[in-house]
Amino acid sequence: IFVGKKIKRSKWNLPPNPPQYPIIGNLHQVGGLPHTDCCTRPKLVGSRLISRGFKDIGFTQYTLIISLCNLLAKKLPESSVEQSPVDLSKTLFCLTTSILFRVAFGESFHESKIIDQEKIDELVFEGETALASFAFSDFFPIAGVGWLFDLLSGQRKRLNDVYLKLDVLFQHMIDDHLSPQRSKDHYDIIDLMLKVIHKQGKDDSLRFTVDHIKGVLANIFLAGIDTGAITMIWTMTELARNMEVMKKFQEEICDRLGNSKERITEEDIGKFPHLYLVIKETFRLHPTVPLLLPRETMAHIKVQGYDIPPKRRILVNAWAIGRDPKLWINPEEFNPDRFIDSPVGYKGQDFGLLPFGSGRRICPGMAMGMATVELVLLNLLYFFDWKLPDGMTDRDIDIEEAGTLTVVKKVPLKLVPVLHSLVTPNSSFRK
Ligand code: HEM
Repeated sequence: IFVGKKIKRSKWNLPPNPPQYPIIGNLHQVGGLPHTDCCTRPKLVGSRLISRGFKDIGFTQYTLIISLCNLLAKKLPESSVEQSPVDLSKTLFCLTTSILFRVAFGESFHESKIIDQEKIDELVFEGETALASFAFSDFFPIAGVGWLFDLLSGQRKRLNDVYLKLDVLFQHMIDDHLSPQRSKDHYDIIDLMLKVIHKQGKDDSLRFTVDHIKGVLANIFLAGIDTGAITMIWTMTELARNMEVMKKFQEEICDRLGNSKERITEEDIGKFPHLYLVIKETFRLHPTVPLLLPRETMAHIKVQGYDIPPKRRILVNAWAIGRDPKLWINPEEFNPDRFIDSPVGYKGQDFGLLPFGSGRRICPGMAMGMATVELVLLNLLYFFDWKLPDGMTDRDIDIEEAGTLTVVKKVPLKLVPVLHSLVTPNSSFRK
């Protein structure tokens, strides 16, 4: 087998790779934070289950963010009065979940009886881990060997458990949308997909089913919630480590919005060039999905003279590209000004900065993701100054990473909000 493999290999000019062991190849190097050490998506056991047999699609919709920012605004003034630190990691996660539930699923996350609000981040994490995880059956599909290993190692049970938890949640949402008591004043993606099912003819070649709806819900739930929260957490982390950058940005906001605005709305988005510099610099150092989503070659391709055979898994290390000294001066330094007069954007046209991926499989939720991030950061920085908890200096802020598909700040970010002295006392944020 090995000789055969060697002969077959010599046909191709394969890219260089780390040393491999027989049989397991490079499997022993997979794990930890792989990003630190063309295509279709590869069909793995975990992703097959969570996407309900790949019946998912990329989708996005955007509205109703404003009312949810008010929710954030209720919590922070309390901590501001008490001068106590806020767990921004938890708060921002909760906020993006609320936005997504309202926008995409027509559900109020805070009023929902079926969702354990304290554990929603765990569920997203478990779902993402299932999507990203390797099962033995992926590598040893023959004669049930992999299946047996998955059974013994508990991987099969782990995958099934998370599948069932998500299934209960999605079924509840669908039932809720089918209920005759449901208010007709909100029309969302679930209504739209139910309508498609209802209207399709018996002879339609592509039959849309409830499984397709659940596949799409899984997409939105797993891809749409923590990505925005993680981007905001890293941005606030870097701003807290670089207070002079935060001040400069706050001055820009106040210059443009004045100091008596009661609410930041959708109309205020897109007016702050400095905010884009800050977000782009955060994306460069902390891409939320550091290896993007895995791709699989559908045919033999050539990349820079190297052969990539068909059906090969391809990971693009956006994290390493963002820190490549050949592309960036002082790559480890957080310096948003590097993007002044730079044509490098975040929308996938520049391969040096790929926070949303690129090409056909680029993130379909980019517009919604950016709008959410922008609006929340504007609110955080217009209405509040931010201090480090007593006894802490910027050097004490930990930037260790954790995660699988998405990479979050391992230690939650805790900062003290101080209601901005320039904001009028009548602001709705104080009520
Ligand atoms: C700041 C927020 C976000 C970031 C940084 C982000 C990042 C990404 C990245 C890097 C990918 C992989 C692209 C590739 O492999 O080329 C992706 C895919 C995807 N994202 Fe996002 N995303 C964000 C927000 C959202 C939102 C709000 C939604 C939905 C409501 C969403 C839905 C998706 C879906 C469905 C895919 C898979 C697309 C496919 O396989 O074709 N994302 N995202």
